[in-house]
Amino acid sequence: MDRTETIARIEQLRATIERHNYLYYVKDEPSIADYEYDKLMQELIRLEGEFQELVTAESPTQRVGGTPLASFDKVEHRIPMLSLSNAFNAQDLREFDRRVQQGIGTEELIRYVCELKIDGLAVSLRYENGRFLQGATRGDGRTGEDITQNLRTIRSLPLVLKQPLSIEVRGEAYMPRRAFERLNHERAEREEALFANPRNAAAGSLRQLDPKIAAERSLDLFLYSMVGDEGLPAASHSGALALMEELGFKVNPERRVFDGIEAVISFIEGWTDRRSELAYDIDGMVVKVDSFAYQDELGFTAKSPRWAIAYKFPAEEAVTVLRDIEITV
Ligand SMILES: CC(C)(CNC(=O)c1ccc(Oc2ccccc2)cc1)c1ccc2c(N)nc(N)nc2n1
Repeated sequence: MDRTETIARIEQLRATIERHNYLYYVKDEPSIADYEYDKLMQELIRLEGEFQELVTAESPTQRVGGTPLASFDKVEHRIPMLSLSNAFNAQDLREFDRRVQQGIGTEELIRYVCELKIDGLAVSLRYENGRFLQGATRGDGRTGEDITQNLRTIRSLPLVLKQPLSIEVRGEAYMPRRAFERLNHERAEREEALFANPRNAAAGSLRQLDPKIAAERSLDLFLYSMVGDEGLPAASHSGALALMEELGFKVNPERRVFDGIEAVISFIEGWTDRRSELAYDIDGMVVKVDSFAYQDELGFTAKSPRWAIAYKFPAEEAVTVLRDIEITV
């Protein structure tokens, strides 16, 4: 192949591989056998090796970045990462709903979005003209750590958006339960300290200074909020989530929209004993007023929005399985 043909082939391979990445890691719809995928990747690595000047940060071969960092830089969040006030029972949710209706001055049923609260690590991703630029931990809500290199290794994180937008999105990085169990099994074999739970394992993995280690930890990501100057044309939170999906972000599919807090309460009660069906840990549900107009009317307290609340599931009682103990009476 001459240079022009090679360039065309490189661009074709990048688009094909990114498409398969999107279907496999974002939509959980495998579209190609691993062997075929690896062949495409090997060809792209070989061709990029011949034309180094063509390699860009967006190429799928550049997910696992450079050399280990000495430390993480600090990042000032342009828009603070807020926290959520908590609800522990149905009554707390009804009181939240009443405060929302009073804040808006209506007796109408309020439309809420109900989302799983993933038990991971809050992160913020910044995109300029549709390209992933920087990712940071929440930190204290104003200042976090720059973990861009590690976040790039998460295959469901889009390096290029479907539209060239400059936006900031927030979400939860997490470790699926199976990956957590596999990681602890390997650590036990190496007689290394075990992680107590997937959340700690995800936090420990994202704080690795060497991106090659983060890349082996099978981390994943769900996005749940979009903030920033160039907000998408969406009048509601549920609309913004749908648009984020169209941009290529992985948004949790278990979200539901309800009119009135009673429907939210029943939905949450339905999930309380279904957590084990999920491939990841959740520690509750997040209930948000759907209308952006209502969110603007309600505003924020010093540290959290008045239009959202986190319902925390009761901590799963530490069920210690008494194995192989013969009880003779
Ligand atoms: C609602 C929000 C707090 C995100 N929103 C923000 O962080 C946020 C931040 C500034 C905003 O606007 C401001 C702009 C400038 C100044 C102050 C606020 C708006 C939203 C939040 C927090 C944690 C969540 C979680 N664990 N799971 C799910 N599913 N959703 C969650 N949602």
